[in-house]
Amino acid sequence: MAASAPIKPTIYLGSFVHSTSLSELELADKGAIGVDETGVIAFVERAVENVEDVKAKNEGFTEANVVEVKDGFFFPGFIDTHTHASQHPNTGLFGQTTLLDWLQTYTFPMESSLSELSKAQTVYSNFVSRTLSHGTTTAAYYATIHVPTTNLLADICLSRGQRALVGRVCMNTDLSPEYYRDVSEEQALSDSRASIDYIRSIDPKGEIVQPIITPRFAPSCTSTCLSHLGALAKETGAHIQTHIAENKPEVVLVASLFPTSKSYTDVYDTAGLLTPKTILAHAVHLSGPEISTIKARGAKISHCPASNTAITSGCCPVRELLDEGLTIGLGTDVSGGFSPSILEECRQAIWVSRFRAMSSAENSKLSTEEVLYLATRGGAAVVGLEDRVGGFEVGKEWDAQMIVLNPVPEGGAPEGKFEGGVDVFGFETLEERVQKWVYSGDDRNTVAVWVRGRLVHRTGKYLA
Ligand SMILES: O=c1[nH]c(=O)c2nc[nH]c2[nH]1
Repeated sequence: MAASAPIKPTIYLGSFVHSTSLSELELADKGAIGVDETGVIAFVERAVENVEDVKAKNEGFTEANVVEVKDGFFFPGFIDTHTHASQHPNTGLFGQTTLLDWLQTYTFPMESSLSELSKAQTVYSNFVSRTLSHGTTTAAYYATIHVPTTNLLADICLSRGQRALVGRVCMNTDLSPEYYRDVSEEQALSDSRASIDYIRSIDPKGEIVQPIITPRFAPSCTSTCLSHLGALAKETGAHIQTHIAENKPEVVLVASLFPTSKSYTDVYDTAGLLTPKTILAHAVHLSGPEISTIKARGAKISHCPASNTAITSGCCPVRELLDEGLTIGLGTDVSGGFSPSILEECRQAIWVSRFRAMSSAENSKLSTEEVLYLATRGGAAVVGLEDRVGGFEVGKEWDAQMIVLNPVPEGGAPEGKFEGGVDVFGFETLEERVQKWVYSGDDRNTVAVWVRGRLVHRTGKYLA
C-alpha cells in the first residue's frame, strides 16, 4: 500500500503503555486510541468501559475498525538510532576481535560484497523484515559505499513501510582496503549526492525514508572529504551519522591522523559535521570539553551497549551524558551488536549501567522506565521525529506494536495460544507485565506492528 493511501479509521482498544518522561511510564489499563485515515492519533481515552460509547462520541469513528489487545498492551514502535543493514549476515560473528581488526576481518569483506544487487536485495529485505518483527518502526541505517544498493535499501524500506534514514557510507583513506573505498574525495561527495537525490525522489516529503550523510568515521575519511560532507549537509539540510570515540585505540589513531585537532569531536566540528541533525554512535570515551561541544552543537548520541560489550569497546557513561543534558537513543549497531532487537538493547543498557555501578560509578544504574524512554521518545528526538512518533498523544502518528504475553501451555501450544518466553499468571499488574516483558520478552511477543497507522508486520495468528 502506498505510504499516503487513506486507511480506515481504527480504534486501538485495551491497555497501552508509553513514556511520559525519562523516568515515568503511563500505564493505562482500559484505553482507546483513535487513529484517523491519515494514520494520525485523533483521540486518546482512558478508563473506557464501552467501545460503542467511544465510537459514538468521536466524529468520523462511528464505523471505525476496532483492534483489541488481550493479554498484553500497545507500546510505541522502537527506534533504532544506529545499525548497519549491510552487516546483517555477520550478526553474531565477531570472535575475539576489537573494533579496528573487526572492521578488517569481518566488516569490509561483507560490505564490499553488497555491490551485487541480488545479494543486497536478499540481505536488505531480510533485515527490514527482521527489524520490523522486533517492533522497530524507525531505523537509521548504514548501507555501503555502493549507490545502487544503498538506493535499493531505501526502496525496500519505503515499500515495506518502515521509516528509515538511509546512508551511503563514505570512506576514502587507506584504512579501508583498496577493493572497498572511495577512489577520491570527489567521488565520496558525488556518490553521496546521488544517493540523497535518489532517496528524495522516491519520497519527496521524507514521510517514510530520508537520506543521511554518512562519513564512516574520522579514520576512514580525509579532512577534505569530511569538510565536503559538512558542506553537503549544510547545502541539503540532510541528517548526518557517524561513529565517535568507540574504543581507545581508535581515539589514539584519530589523534595521530588529525594532529592539529583538539580532539575527536573537534575533527567533526571543524568539518561542519556537528549539527542538531547529527547522530554520533557510541560516545564511550569522550572528554568533558567534547561533551560540552556536542551539547552546544545540539548533536545527538546513539548508545549501542550490546556492540560496546561484544567488541569490548567500553562502557558508555550514559547516566553522566544524560545528566549533561545530551539527547540519547538506543542503537543495535548490527553487527558489532549481536541482535537486531531494541528490546535486547534495553536489557543490555541496563546491564552495562549496573556493571558500571558495581565497579566505579554508583549512581549510574538505569531503570526500566529510562531505557524504554531511550528506546522510544529518546530515539525519536535523535532522528528528528519527536513531533511525530515516540508516544501516544493526539497529533502523533500511530507507530506502534502490539505486545501479547501468554504462559507456556502444558503439553504443547494450542493454535493461537502461545507467544514467547514471558510467563504470566493473571495476577500481575500492568506495570509488572511491562517489567517481565523487558527482562524476558522477545519478538514472539510482538504480534503486530504499525507505521503511520499501516500494518507493516504481524504474526500469522494476529489480525489475519
Ligand atoms: O561499531 C562500528 N561499526 C562499524 O561498522 C564502524 N565503522 C567505523 N567504526 C565502526 N564502529
